[in-house]
Amino acid sequence: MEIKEEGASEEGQHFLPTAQANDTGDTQFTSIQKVSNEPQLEFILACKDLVAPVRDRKLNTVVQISVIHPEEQSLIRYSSTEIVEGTRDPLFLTGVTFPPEYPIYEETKIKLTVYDVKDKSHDTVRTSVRPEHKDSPPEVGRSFLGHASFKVGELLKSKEQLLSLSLRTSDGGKVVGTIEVSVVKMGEIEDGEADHITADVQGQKCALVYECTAPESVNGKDNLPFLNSVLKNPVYKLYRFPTADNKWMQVREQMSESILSFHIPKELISLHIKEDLCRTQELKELGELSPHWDNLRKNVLTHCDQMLNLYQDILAELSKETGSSFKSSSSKGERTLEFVPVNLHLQRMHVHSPHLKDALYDVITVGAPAAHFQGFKNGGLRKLLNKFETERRNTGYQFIYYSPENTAKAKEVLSNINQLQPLIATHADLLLNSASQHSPDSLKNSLKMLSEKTELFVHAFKDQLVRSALLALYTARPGGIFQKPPSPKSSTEESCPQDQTLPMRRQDSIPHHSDYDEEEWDRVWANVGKSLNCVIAMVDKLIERDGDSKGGNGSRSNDGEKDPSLADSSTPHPREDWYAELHPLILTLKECMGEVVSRAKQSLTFVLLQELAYSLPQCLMLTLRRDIVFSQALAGLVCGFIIKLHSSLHDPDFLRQLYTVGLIVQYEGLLSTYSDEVGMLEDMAVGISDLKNVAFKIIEAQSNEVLPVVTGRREHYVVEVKLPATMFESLPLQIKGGQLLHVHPVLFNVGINEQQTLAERFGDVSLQESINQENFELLKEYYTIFMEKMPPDYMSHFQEQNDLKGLLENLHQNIQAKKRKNVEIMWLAATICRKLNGIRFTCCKSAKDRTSMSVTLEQCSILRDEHQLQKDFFIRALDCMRREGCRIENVLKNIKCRKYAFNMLQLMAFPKFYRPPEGTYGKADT
Ligand SMILES: O=P(O)(O)O[C@H]1[C@H](O)[C@@H](O)[C@H](O)[C@H](O)[C@@H]1OP(=O)(O)O
Repeated sequence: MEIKEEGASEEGQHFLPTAQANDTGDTQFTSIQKVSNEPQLEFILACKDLVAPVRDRKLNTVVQISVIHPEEQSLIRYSSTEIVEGTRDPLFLTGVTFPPEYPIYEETKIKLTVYDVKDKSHDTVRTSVRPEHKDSPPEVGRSFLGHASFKVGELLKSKEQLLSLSLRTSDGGKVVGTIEVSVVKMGEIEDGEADHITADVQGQKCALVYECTAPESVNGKDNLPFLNSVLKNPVYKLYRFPTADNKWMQVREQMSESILSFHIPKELISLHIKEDLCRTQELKELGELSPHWDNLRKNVLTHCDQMLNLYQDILAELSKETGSSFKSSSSKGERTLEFVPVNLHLQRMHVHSPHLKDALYDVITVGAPAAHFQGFKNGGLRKLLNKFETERRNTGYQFIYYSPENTAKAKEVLSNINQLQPLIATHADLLLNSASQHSPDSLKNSLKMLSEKTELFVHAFKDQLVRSALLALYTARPGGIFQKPPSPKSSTEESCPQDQTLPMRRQDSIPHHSDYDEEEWDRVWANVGKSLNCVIAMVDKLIERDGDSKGGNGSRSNDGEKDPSLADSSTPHPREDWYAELHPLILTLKECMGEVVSRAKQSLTFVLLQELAYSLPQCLMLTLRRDIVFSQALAGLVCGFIIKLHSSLHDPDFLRQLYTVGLIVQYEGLLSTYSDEVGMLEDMAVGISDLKNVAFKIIEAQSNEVLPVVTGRREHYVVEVKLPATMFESLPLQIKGGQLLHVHPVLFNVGINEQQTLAERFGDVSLQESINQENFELLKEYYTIFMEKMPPDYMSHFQEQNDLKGLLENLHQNIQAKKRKNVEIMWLAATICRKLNGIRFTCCKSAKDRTSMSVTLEQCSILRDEHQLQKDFFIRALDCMRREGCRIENVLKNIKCRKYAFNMLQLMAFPKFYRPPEGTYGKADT
């Protein structure tokens, strides 16, 4: 019989992909009844009375679980337990779980093989697809003890769903002990049901009571289809651990990829292409420029075209990757995948423990957002942007220096113009439509909308920047040519622009430089307001007259006297042509607006030309780098947001927090401040900080397509998250009404590896120190808003439960203390984030090795602090998770090798609890 390694396929996938699983056409086999989206079968194992091959030898046992699919003869190596040392009655903490899509039937056979491990350091977990045959060489570092097999149906139909099987030697003769298999149903054992198990745990007999509280839905199971549309290829692992009061808690780890890894970058690149096409068009429409500026513009346009081509090529390449949901660590430096985050996963721990509610703990694990293809020779974004800005500020090259805030403002005003102008035009047309229908109510409504939008429009230009940009552009025209509009009447005159022969016909005179009239701009945009006032006055007049002609009692002031100003309206009018009255005024309004738009657009585009023209092509390369890093960060954020929304949708306090304060998003960085990782950290810090420019909006899905849509532009993004109608309906009005939901990203970094030792001894840790200090201030700000904005009834209960103030002080002290490899910072920041209902992220270069150490440590620390994990079991739990848990599968799928890429030297530099168990690390091709 052939033995294959489950999960070591070419793609490094752990399980059969869904389509393949459903495609086996095995309808003749009996499916397992299951709760939808829950694992199909979960069981735990224990052995009794094992016979050692050599008398008096203490056994160190491990069970290898293999699967024989009913229609195949090959044995698929599926999973392993941890190694239990020094006992003949091992009770394994690592269980077995078959995820929802796994092709398992009642006819599927499971084979359990028990080994005695002689040398843990050599008991290496398998590293490659290696079909084995009957006469395969013996396993390195372990010797075979016995095996047993059963059919899944037998286990499910057995009394109490427990099988006690004899373990036999390979020839099937001698019995060498028994193995117990018992089904676990997380959350399905009713309160009070108890199963007393006596176990010899680490040499001490201890009575473990198997008791679970009533199930509590932590998954919001009805929302699962929505979540499953973004999560893919889940890996599940199951454990049981003893609590301080000798009961079992059950722990399920889940790790899933996300389709958003590719979807968000594609959305974002499309948006950048749209924005850049629009910008190049605006540059072309900038009008005549002096030769110096014209050359610069040509140069900018050439470079912008090259960049556009690059973005289009990358988008085309990404579009070929339909259905992809994972970029491996080994593809970090691939140019076409640069916008895609490295190794992005949801890492979830579901805990079902006695007397406590079920709890879910989620961390998004992802490689630090960084531009690997561009490299780090010159540092990362934080340094590069600072350097670029300083050089730009100090150069005498420009007429006016525009700060990054000002260029951001220019982009904002341009974008507002582009949105508002068509909107106003539409409302103006609607007003005319109402006029032609002679409908007073609809006329009033249309006027209200038109006034609101026009006021916003006028407001958008009340900025010194437009004024100074106009002057700058004036000087850049050939010979200072400035196309001067006819002088509109002074703002004190209240007559309507319709009487002024507006819109302005441009004068042909070419004024001298000194002719530049700074107040002209004020008059031009004030004309928009004036035209609107004329429209309002006319609408009032028409409605008034209409009332008169119907009621025939003229226009009266409050005291019943006739209003002299409207004396002419006292005579009844025949039914008027409202459209004819309003049409010229609307035309004037549109034309006045057109004038403002063309001037403002040109001047602000000129601001952006100056930004682009300086230091081409560095400027565009910096934009590209920032886009790449941001795209990776955004993909992770959207994934984290959707998962958080899904798991907290039924929590009204969370929803209230979401629309009143927004969400804290906390990143734990494990990068060192030495060599290339300095650049990565500099990229990451900017990428994460840029996430503050993202807001979410929840909308109702109109079809089965629920993937999020990214709208907006650079520095101002809105991600529309679609929810199915039933879920959408249950949301608070504010969220349903489209209120923007904000995020508050914070990053704390603590380097832990041997490179960090070098940085601390011979290098510089100031980058890490300043990032931590700056982000502490941001976290404190969020906490203050949270305390102010959340309702008092909620806060009193919240404060009782959480000593957040104390935790923040503690975090601050730790940051100030400047202790080496102070991992306490990470624990405190993560705890604060969890207590604040935030979204957690853990990142290192690849999110594979150091990240795996950190998330498993976090999981076990939570079990200890929140779920009373028995103290003596802390390290065992940690080792179980690292040896056989989801994270070793993560390593496998990244580098096709089940070994954390650490050597002894590196491990010696790690803080104690970050070191994986023997046999799980070593040289690996990463
Ligand atoms: O997941 P990481 O911790 O970034 O992986 C590192 C690992 O920590 C280090 O020991 C090893 O030498 C490699 O550099 C790993 O990075 P890769 O990006 O090459 O997986």
